[in-house]
Amino acid sequence: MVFEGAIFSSVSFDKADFSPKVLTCIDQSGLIDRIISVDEPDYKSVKQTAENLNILHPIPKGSYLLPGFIDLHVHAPQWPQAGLALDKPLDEWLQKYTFPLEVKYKDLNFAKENYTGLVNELLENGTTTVLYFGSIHTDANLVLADICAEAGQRAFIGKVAMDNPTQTPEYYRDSSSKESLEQTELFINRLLDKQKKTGAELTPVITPRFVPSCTDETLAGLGNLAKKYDLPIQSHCSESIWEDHYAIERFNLRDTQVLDKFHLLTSKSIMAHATQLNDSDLELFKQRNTAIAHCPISNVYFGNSVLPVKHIHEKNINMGMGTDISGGFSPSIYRNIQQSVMSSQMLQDNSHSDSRISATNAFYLATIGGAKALHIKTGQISVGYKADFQIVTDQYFNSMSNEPQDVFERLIYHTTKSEINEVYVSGKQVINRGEHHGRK
Ligand SMILES: O=c1[nH]c(=O)c2nc[nH]c2[nH]1
Repeated sequence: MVFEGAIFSSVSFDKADFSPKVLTCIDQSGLIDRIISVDEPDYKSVKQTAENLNILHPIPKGSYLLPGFIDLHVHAPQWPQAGLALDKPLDEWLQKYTFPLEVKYKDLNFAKENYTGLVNELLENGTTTVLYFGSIHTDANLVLADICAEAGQRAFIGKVAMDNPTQTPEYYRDSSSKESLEQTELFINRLLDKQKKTGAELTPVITPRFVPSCTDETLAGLGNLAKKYDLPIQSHCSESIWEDHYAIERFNLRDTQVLDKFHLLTSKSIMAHATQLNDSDLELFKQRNTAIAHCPISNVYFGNSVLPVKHIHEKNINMGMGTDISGGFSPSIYRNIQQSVMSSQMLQDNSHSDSRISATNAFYLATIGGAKALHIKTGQISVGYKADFQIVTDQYFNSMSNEPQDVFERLIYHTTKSEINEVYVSGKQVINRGEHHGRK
């Protein structure tokens, strides 16, 4: 496949590149093979060959090729309550709304119906790679994996481990630490097997829900499993004042130190929220090369403060973007990019200096930042990277300035799923909203 048209792609925290007209050539394995600009001598011949082979895909004027987004934090079973039930603080919200919903995934039909809706919704929003929390149910998590494989979405999936009887209800917890670890290992092996047999881009993830939900034995066992299988780890860290106080009361340590004590802060760890980290926590994140999933919408509800993205970036700690369905109500990474910029402006107005971030900075988190956190070669339109794309239409192309920076900001602030016409994962089309005509 050869795409002909304009590209926006992040190159660094402060810079997104614009190429007005290029050929983006994808090889058989779904990687970007070449990017040819109009002034290169073989532009015309490559285009002609692609046309003859019927593999030329012209991107209409007013539409743009962007990297697919990476969502670093989704609670898959919470999809049916996205936008509901955000009236309580985190600890009460979990008990009152969230655990009663998650337990329903024991029913695999319920799981299939809701996971199918979620995976399609995320793809339609331009999200090509997702780091999912499943539920405690091994079989339902495998249903999620099948749906992702079928839909063509790259998925990192964790069986949620939670067995602490003082913080989780009897109706929704692993019955013991032994059970929690055995089911986690079973899920890892089943998923690795599926991945081997089908070639689908599926990776198991070690997933302690968060420190309060797990016993010491489970935290320690999960640290060992992560090492044994060399796997990514996901959890929540210092998400709220309540969570931070809990760690101090139980361990006389900060939340970050507890995770580290159990070998859960590694270069393959991705910790959601992190709004309460202090400078010594950040130093530990840096030493361990642990990444943060920034969930700006959810943080408004549960985070008790705004993540200081600029400050953390300056400390050389990697961050990606997460919707946090359903602590965050929107499945759109665009909507979260917008919120991250808005929240950073408010942080500045609340006496932090130089905390504002730009759309360019947030776009970096949603693409390159996420890819780095997961150690995968995607998130940018560059040679050798996976061909994960979205083709997006600028609604105001006819009416306003088409300077690249203006178009870029319009795309970031105005794109909804109606403007995302096609989505590709590893060169394979996964969404096609039908014949689209570029400008409206
Ligand atoms: O936003 C959140 N959603 C959850 O499901 C959760 N569990 C622990 N901490 C959490 N935070």
